[in-house]
Amino acid sequence: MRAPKDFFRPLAVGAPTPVREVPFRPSRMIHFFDPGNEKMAAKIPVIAPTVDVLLGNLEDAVAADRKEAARDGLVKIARATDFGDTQLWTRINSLDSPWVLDDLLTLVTEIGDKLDVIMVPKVEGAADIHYIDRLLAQLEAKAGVRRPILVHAILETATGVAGVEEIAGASPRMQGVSLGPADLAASRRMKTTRVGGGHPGYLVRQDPDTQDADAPRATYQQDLWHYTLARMVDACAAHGILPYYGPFGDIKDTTACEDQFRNAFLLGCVGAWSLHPVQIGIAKKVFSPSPDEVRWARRVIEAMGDGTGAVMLDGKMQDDATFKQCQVVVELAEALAARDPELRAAYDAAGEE
Ligand SMILES: CC(C)(COP(=O)(O)OP(=O)(O)OC[C@H]1O[C@@H](n2cnc3c(N)ncnc32)[C@H](O)[C@@H]1OP(=O)(O)O)[C@@H](O)C(=O)NCCC(=O)NCCSC(=O)C[C@](C)(O)C(=O)O
Ligand SMILES: [Mg+2]
Repeated sequence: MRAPKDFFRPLAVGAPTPVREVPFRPSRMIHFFDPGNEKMAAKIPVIAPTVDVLLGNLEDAVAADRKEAARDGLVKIARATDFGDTQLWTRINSLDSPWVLDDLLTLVTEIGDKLDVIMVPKVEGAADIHYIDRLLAQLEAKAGVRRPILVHAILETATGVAGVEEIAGASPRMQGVSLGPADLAASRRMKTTRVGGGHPGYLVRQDPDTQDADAPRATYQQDLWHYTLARMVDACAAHGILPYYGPFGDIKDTTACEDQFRNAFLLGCVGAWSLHPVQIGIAKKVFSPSPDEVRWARRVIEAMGDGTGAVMLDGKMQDDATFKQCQVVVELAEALAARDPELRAAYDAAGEE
């Protein structure tokens, strides 16, 4: 652990100065693609303007004999594409893999100026982030990268969850954390074989009818990920970084995907991953506050004046705390609308009603 006064010092001579605050840039969907897959790569110029974040994936889902093709493909795509204000991220291979060192050496020196965030899988504790932090500083200095590349951790081992607070605060580079429900399930020996989402066996059952013991009893499916997600959100909020739901693997079940994303949004997450083009629109819809919500939040802020005291609005008590809740909604809406003209129009129209 560095002394507080050294926390924001560059970790290598010539490396850019670390950021003091994580810039809030819209990241409702982190769209995954395999840069070595020609069919997917061909779609990138068209997909880029429709997503907040494009992520060239080098880790799981890229076969061992395609690792180099994926890495080289990402360099090629990053050089050839103008991403506008869409962010470019990558997911490198895990720190114990034979590929990660070359991933970092190649990507930072070849396309370091184009990469906004590096996602690190299977992070187990602050030591993993410290390793990446120093190496990135050395590589940034070597390559003359002008602004620091940020780091995003995936929470996908039991050890990682147990240390999520120290991971979130390990470096000024920390941009955010995502849930990795598949590896995490395996690490914990959970008995779900799904990538995120619920499970019909994880439920609570209504009490028996005292008059009729044989009467049918309703069951209610529960959220397997609630504890982890809530803990992750707290760790991120406490350290001023951003929490994300991760992937939802049942591509065809767009309804359950939307539900899972919405739970994460309501709990504090700013986005989720899209693994397939069909999930882009779902994330966009879910992680943008609805125009009605924004209109209501604006009304509360207006009614609250300087933000202190208590007033009634449509039968509901408003005070200093609800003022802050509404600011969260309005500030998010403004940040999203600044790069999404459709949303801008929807929020403006809601304001005129
Ligand atoms: C699911 C798959 C196999 C279905 O791929 P498909 O080709 O069978 O699907 P399709 O519906 O037939 O695709 C239609 C068209 O869209 C294209 N396409 C399809 N997907 C994409 C995409 N993402 N981006 C851009 N284009 C895409 C695809 O190539 C095809 O093009 P075509 O019309 O020219 O034939 C495919 O979508 C895919 O490989 N997606 C990415 C998977 C991935 O990145 N997985 C890793 C993240 S999840 C994870 O790692 C877990 C975690 C966190 O680590 C942990 O919980 O532990
Ligand atoms: Mg994983």
